[in-house]
Amino acid sequence: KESRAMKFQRQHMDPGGPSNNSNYCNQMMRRRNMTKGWCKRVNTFVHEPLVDVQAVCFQGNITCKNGQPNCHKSNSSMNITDCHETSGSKYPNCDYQTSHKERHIIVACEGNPYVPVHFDASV
Ligand SMILES: Nc1ncnc2c1ncn2[C@@H]1O[C@H](C(=O)NS(=O)(=O)C[C@H]2[C@@H](O)[C@H](n3ccc(=O)[nH]c3=O)O[C@@H]2CO)[C@@H](O)[C@H]1O
Repeated sequence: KESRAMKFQRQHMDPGGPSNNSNYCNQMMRRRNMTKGWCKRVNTFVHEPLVDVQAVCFQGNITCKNGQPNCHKSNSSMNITDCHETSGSKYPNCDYQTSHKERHIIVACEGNPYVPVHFDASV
């Protein structure tokens, strides 16, 4: 069974990117298995080294959207790509808009080792 830490990496880590091709999200959402059964509506990929994203767990502690106290906001802004499902997207042909941004990320962390398990938002 996939751990929550590994699920976070599958869904949100792409250190190799960013690529400015407008098809990035259509390709990556499929490749990382987020278009099976339904089209995941929103997903962010982070284009920073894994160690830098794992370090966010030890940065600014803030309350998560769901009220849990285990979210952390990155000290510095990071290279990210937001994928948003388009209005014309129809499963199984999931279609996404690709937007490349520089934002602080907010992740939820859990476990021992204390690592990212959920992407909460970017600001
Ligand atoms: N505090 C916590 N501590 C520990 N675990 C916590 C905590 N909170 C949730 N989980 C868990 O995480 C799991 C999960 O998949 N949550 S999810 O809200 O659906 C993820 C959102 C995110 O993937 C994506 N999104 C969203 C915005 C954006 O900018 N970028 C972007 O990518 O959209 C999704 C829906 O919003 C679930 O098992 C839940 O129990």
